[in-house]
Amino acid sequence: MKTELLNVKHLKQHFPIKGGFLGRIVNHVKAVDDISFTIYEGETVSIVGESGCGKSTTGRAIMRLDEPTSGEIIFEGSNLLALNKRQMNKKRKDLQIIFQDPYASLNPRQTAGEILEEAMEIQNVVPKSKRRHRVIELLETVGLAAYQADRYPHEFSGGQRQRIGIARALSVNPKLIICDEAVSALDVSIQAQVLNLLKRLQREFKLTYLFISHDLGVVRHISDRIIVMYVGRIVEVADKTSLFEHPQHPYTRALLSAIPVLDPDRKKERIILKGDVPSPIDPPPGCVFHTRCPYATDRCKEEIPQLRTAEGAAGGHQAACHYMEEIQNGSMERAYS
Ligand SMILES: Nc1ncnc2c1ncn2[C@@H]1O[C@H](COP(=O)(O)OP(=O)(O)OP(=O)(O)O)[C@@H](O)[C@H]1O
Repeated sequence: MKTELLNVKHLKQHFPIKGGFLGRIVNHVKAVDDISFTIYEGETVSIVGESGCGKSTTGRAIMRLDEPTSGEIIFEGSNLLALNKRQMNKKRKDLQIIFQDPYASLNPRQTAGEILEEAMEIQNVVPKSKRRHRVIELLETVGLAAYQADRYPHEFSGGQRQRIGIARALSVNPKLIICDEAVSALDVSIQAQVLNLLKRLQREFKLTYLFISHDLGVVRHISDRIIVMYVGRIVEVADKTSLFEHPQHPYTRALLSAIPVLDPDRKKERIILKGDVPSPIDPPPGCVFHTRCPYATDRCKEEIPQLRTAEGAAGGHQAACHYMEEIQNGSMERAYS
């Protein structure tokens, strides 16, 4: 039986754009535009999509680092957006976030030990007398050594700094960790080590991850389920295998068709997208993807497709496309290829 940990309902994050002499609001960036999804305890859900599609905004909204425009963020049954500042700060013990650049989020004047002790102090999770012991334990848990507690961030490599970031998140015993491009700045071999560490920690501490990444290779390695975003909307959500083997949405199919296949006998679909990603200030009406979709019809220009399970698709595999069955069975003509 799966237990819901996080349920995001109709989340919108519209950032105002001010302009003119009086600094009035002249428009909005619809960074996230009505998205809903659920994360169950113990799983890793990834959000994937091109730069600017709203991945980081979603993570920041869940943490309330930015105040969402509307929607609900239900965590363990209570709506985070209804909490006052003090209640939300307390909740941050259960929800942690790790960023791409640990160097920017680690105080250069604090040693690794002080950074971890401070996190424990803020959330009051370990009595002062036991904090040093816990620091050593945490460093060893993430593959660092006890003596490194007295080193400063600049004395660590990029991968080691990310390990300190992970140790800091772990120090308060969270339930959900949001990893926002957490391995994107690392070399590929270091990336694999950090991903394996995250997997081990997940098993050991029963963690749930929301993994934000533009890199399909990383997402394939770490995820149980995947959410594909495009211009502020969710276009597809599925188990990893189902998504990679049977993508339903033409955008997902195009993303996957860009990854090289190692097996030379395997015939691969090739979808090259025309044009640029539209601006979230003025997203296209109807299906946001219609301006770049080789299958788009007049209906796509007007009617917003809702997420639904395609006929014959695995349970829980949903996509937002009017024509996914027709595309799947080859009866849709492409306007271009
Ligand atoms: N505070 C803000 N004010 C105005 N616009 C913002 C703000 N934060 C993000 N945006 C805009 O919202 C859109 C989504 O940004 P977001 O950072 O969520 O994208 P992303 O998918 O995480 O991409 P990337 O990996 O490039 O950050 C972008 O157009 C971005 O410029």
